[in-house]
Amino acid sequence: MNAVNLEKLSFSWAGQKPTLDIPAWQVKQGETVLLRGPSGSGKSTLLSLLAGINTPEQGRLDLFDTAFSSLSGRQRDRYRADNIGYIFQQFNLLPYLSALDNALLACQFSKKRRQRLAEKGTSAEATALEMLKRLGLSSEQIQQQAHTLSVGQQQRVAAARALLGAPKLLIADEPTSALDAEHRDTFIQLLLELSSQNNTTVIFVTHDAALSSYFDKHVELNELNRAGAKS
Ligand SMILES: Nc1ncnc2c1ncn2[C@@H]1O[C@H](COP(=O)(O)OP(=O)(O)OP(=O)(O)O)[C@@H](O)[C@H]1O
Repeated sequence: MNAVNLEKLSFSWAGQKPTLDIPAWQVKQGETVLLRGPSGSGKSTLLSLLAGINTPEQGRLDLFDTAFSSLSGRQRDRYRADNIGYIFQQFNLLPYLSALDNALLACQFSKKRRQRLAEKGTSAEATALEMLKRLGLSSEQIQQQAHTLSVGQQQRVAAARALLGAPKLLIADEPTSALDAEHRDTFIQLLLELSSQNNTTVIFVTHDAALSSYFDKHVELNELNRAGAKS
């Protein structure tokens, strides 16, 4: 099954020439894809369409067996909460919540995520604790407010939050840009290991060529995107 299917998709920001004009693109379920492209080429814009934060102007966007671009705004929000994990460049943690409570946020908004964990005989809290420990946070750090953690620790909390409850799709927008090479490699290996345990499809944006070897596929956005190729 395809995790992502785009057909004749276009998108323009208000008052600008088109940012995206993609004739076709598919990502298979369970694949890990590295998405690259120059600054301003539309990578974050494409991720915002995949996450349903913005909608295509024209064309088709399917996620798994759902015609995502035909859903209402409310249905897209529901689908995202249940099925999509998103790691932002700036992590977007709530600073005064503990690491654990931040990790639990995605499950609080999704009964489906909690159900998936219940089916495995576990709870959101037990899984979050286990994941944060595996990601290298100590018991003390897990209870600390997010703003008191280092950038690398905050990034691991963001990863746990995105992956908790086995989303079908993980979208990551340059989550390693603040890390040194050693932490970056450890982080990416764990992220991909945790994703593969649930057969989560991964779409990961980075400028960092050193990360290429970790992914099944590499995609240059300008090769997909006719709007980018013209400019
Ligand atoms: N919220 C927004 N409102 C208006 N225009 C935007 C918005 N976000 C991005 N753009 C425009 O869309 C184009 C593509 O930007 P985008 O952030 O998607 O590129 P990118 O490839 O992710 O860049 P970078 O690698 O620098 O993060 C740019 O011309 C940018 O100005």
